Amino acid sequence: AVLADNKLDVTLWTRNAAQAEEINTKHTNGRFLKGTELHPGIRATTSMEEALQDADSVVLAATSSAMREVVSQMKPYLKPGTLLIHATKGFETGTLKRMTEVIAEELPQTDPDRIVVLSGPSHAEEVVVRCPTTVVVAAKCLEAAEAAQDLFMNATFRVYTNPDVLGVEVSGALKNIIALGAGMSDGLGFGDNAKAALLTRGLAEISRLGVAMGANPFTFAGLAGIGDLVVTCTSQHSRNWNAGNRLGRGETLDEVLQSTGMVVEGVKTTKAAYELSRQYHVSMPITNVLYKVLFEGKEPRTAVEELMGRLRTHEIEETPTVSWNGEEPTP
Ligand SMILES: NC(=O)c1ccc[n+]([C@@H]2O[C@H](COP(=O)([O-])OP(=O)(O)OC[C@H]3O[C@@H](n4cnc5c(N)ncnc54)[C@H](O)[C@@H]3O)[C@@H](O)[C@H]2O)c1
Ligand SMILES: O=P(O)(O)OC[C@H](O)CO
Repeated sequence: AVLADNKLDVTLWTRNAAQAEEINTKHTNGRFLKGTELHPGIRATTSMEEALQDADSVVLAATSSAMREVVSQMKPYLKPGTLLIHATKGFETGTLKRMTEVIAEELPQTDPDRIVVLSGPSHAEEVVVRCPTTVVVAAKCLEAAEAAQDLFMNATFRVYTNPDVLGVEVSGALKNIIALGAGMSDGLGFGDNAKAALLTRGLAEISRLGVAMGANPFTFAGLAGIGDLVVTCTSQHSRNWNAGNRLGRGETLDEVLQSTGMVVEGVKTTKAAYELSRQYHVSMPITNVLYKVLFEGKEPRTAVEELMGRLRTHEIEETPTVSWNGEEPTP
C-alpha cells in the first residue's frame, strides 16, 4: 500500500487464486484486512514469473517458516541486482538462522550486504489506512538501506536507516515472545504494573541475547526494539498479544493456533530463543517460563509465581557507569 501510494508499480504474489482475483477486481483483501479498500494500482498474481519479471525491488513478507521455500521459488525469475527487502519477524526453525541468512543462502549470487530488513512498530491494519508509522531499514551496505528508505518514505510512513542488521532482526523476532507474555498477563487479569514489568525486563533479556550475538545495544532502544515491543504488547491488532491473552484465559495452545488463521510468530520464536539462550549462555527468565507454558504444559499463573520468586538480583548487570558506595566505576 505504501509503495503504491508512492506511485510505484506494485504486484503482489500469493498462492491463493481467489485472493488474487479479489484484490484485482474488488481491491479488497477480506480475510486479512477486513473493511479496507486497497490502492487500485495494486495487482495480484499467482505466477511468480509474472510477479518478478519486471521487478527492480522485491519485498519479502512470508512467514518465517515459509521464507526458504518462497525464496527458492523466486530464484529462477529474479533479475540480477534486484533490491531485496524482508519484513519477516522470526528465526528459521531448527537452524535458528535469521531471515537475511536464509535469503542469502538460497540466493548465493546476491551480495548478502545488500539484503535489507524492514522492521519496527507497524501493524498492517494501520499502515494500510495511512496512520502515521515509523520503521527502520537495516543493511550492511548504506546504499542498499537508503534505496529501501527512498522507496518507502512518504508523508505518513517515515523510514530510518541502521547498519545493525543482526540487532534489528533479533529485536523484531524476540519482541513477539514478550507480547505473548503481556497478553497472558492481561488474560490472567493482572494490571498495568505487571505489563510494564514484562516490557522492561523483556527488553533487558532481548538486549542481553542480542548483544551476546553481536548486536549494537542502542538498536534495542530504537524502533525495532522498544518501539515494536510497545506496539505488540499493547495493540488490539497484535496476533501475539491476542494469542497470549487467550492462553491466560485458559485456552490451550492448539485451540488458539487452530482458530487464529494467521501466523503467531512468537510461538516458534520462543522455542528458537530458548535454544539460542542456551547456545550463547544468556539468562532469559521470561522466555524460559514461556517455553514451559507453551511446550511443557506449565500453568500461566504458576509461571508468574516462578518468575516473581527467583533469587534477588541487580537491575543492571553490565559494566556500571554509576557504582555502589561512591566508588569509581570499573572501566
Ligand atoms: N501483519 C503485520 O502487521 C506485520 C507487520 C510487520 C511484520 N509482519 C511479519 O510479516 C510476516 C508475515 O506476517 P503476516 O501478518 O502477513 O501473516 P499472515 O498469517 O497474515 O499471512 C501469511 C500469509 O502467508 C501465506 N503462506 C504461508 N505459508 C506459505 C508458503 N509456504 N508459501 C506461500 N505463502 C505462504 C499464508 O497463506 C498467508 O496468506 C511475519 O513474520 C510477521 O511477523 C507482520
Ligand atoms: O500482530 P503481531 O503480533 O504479529 O505483530 C505484528 C508486527 O510485528 C507489529 O509491528
